[in-house]
Amino acid sequence: MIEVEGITFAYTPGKPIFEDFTWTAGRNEAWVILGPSGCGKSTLLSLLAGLVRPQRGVIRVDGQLLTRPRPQTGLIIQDYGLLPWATVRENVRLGLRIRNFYGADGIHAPRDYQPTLEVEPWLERLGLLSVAEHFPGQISGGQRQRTAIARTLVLNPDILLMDEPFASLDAPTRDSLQRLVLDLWVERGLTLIIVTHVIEEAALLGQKILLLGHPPNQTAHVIENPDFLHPEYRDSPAYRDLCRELRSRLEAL
Ligand SMILES: Nc1ncnc2c1ncn2[C@@H]1O[C@H](COP(=O)(O)OP(=O)(O)OP(=O)(O)O)[C@@H](O)[C@H]1O
Repeated sequence: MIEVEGITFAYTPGKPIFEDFTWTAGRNEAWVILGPSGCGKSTLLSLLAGLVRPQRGVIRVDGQLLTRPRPQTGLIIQDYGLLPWATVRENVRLGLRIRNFYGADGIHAPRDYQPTLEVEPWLERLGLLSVAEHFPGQISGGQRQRTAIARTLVLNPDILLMDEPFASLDAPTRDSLQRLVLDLWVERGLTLIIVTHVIEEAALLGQKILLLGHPPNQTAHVIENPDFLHPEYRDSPAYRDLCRELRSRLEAL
């Protein structure tokens, strides 16, 4: 459970991106944060990741005050953040190596952390075994994104935050990765929060959709999308109606 309680956050004094903003995401829910460029989507993700702190108000995760990044939260940033000089396998192993270095101290790794977590099954699950010895510059955008996902899931996160994860992918690659992320959400019981500015993507991936508008954001506008996993959903009138509704709600914000 993620509780955002009355937060105010500004990069520049007097120009808040969020002002007395309250929002709650339940455990195992799949959320999309949708809004136009510059509305504060990435900022909210950074706040949820504990990378920046609000000037007022608090964020709690499972009842614990969020004061720094927590090891159980996985964050996949735009452009994947892979090390260009490390192979796919080394990139996927990276988080584990860092965790093993610090040990199960409850800060860098959860106290019940198992240092034997496996890299190879994730390389296989994400279709990366054949490129495991390649460097990021030698693989496709979809494979780079899969590597970033594998690197995060190896650490067994309970919350997965993704910033525009499908933005630079071609349509078939995007479709298959969207399906993969939803499968992993179901399999792993993750709380999933995906940032996008694409209305159609929000309607396909969001069990719940948080709409942000031009700052300051003061109210959490939430739209429920309970049928989003239905196999026929993409071709249904409900999907088209939701896209229309999202478009007009965004224009009104
Ligand atoms: N580190 C920073 N310092 C100052 N201003 C920032 C910083 N990061 C973002 N901003 C500003 O804060 C506002 C919100 O930015 P943010 O990146 O959260 O928006 P966004 O909705 O994710 O946009 P996009 O879809 O273009 O990525 C923008 O006006 C941006 O210019």
